[in-house]
Amino acid sequence: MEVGFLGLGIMGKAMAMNLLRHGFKVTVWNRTLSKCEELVQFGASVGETPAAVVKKCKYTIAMLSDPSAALAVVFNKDGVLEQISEGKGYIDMSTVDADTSIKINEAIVQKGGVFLEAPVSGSKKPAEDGQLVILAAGDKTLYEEAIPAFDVMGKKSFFLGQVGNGAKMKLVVNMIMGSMMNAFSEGLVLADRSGLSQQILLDVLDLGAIANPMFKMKGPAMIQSNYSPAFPLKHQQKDMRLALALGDENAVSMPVAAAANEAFKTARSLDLGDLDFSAVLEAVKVSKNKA
Ligand SMILES: NC(=O)C1=CN([C@@H]2O[C@H](COP(=O)(O)OP(=O)(O)OC[C@H]3O[C@@H](n4cnc5c(N)ncnc54)[C@H](OP(=O)(O)O)[C@@H]3O)[C@@H](O)[C@H]2O)C=CC1
Ligand SMILES: O=CC(=O)O
Repeated sequence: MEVGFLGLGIMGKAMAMNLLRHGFKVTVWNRTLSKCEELVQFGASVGETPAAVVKKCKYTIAMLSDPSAALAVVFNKDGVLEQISEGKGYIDMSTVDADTSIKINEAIVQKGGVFLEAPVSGSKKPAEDGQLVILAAGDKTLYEEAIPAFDVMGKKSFFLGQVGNGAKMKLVVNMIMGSMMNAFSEGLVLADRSGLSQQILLDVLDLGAIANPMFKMKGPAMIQSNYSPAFPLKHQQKDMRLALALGDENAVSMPVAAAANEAFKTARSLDLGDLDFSAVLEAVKVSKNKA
């Protein structure tokens, strides 16, 4: 199966690499074209523009930072829209809001193509290990055709119906994750300032009812102030912002998520946006400094 892949950031690079490892023919494009070189060493071809990739491939996957990037790659000059046509499918796996997905879907369909949104749950390591959870919605036939690729990139795929439902599910999940990360950070600071061992706190948490892979994986690095990026904080804050907008639309009050969003914003203002989202711990530390 020949696929195009647009966007070789932390996630896209790992996902495209998995496709290559499993025998897919992959043509890649990235805004910073030099990032394609590593994939070329593993057998990828390079398209000079998103349009060139779509022209060459029946299916094209995108994994881009945010709504403005997702829209730019489709609508800008040399974008996806210039070459999408009947018989071609476009699958956007970026985390965006439902409105962005709907706009992209309408434009693709108008040109005769088909569209699937398929954001993923799971970070750098699950992407490398092909263990993502895929939250697809849109064209059902395209979903079924994409299953061989999804099976390589993920451990489970859900089909959630009409375009927008995948984006919404992803935002709900990440709203919960961002809120949990804030509570966890406050707990680490509270333990430390109360004279308790943070490592023992991690051990206690891991043995109880709120044990979870995120605390287990991120906790030890956090207590060493190591925030090497797996999921960049700027993207988690984008997800909180988009989830809060979804809450607005549906009149759902989310004070916990709103407070977490403020902490992520504070972290961004401290220039921590490119670090892992667990670096919100540094913002929590600052806000809890004694007068
Ligand atoms: N990292 C994670 O753990 C997870 C991330 N996600 C989501 O996946 C998506 C990608 O995340 P991740 O790989 O971590 O992000 P990165 O920041 O590592 O990569 C972002 C990618 O988007 C490209 N990009 C940004 N702006 C534009 C633009 N205007 N036009 C074209 N390309 C652009 C970048 O290109 P360039 O290299 O030129 O900057 C890069 O390829 C995001 O939506 C994120 O929320 C979902 C699950 C987990
Ligand atoms: O979107 C981030 C993730 O870990 O999932």
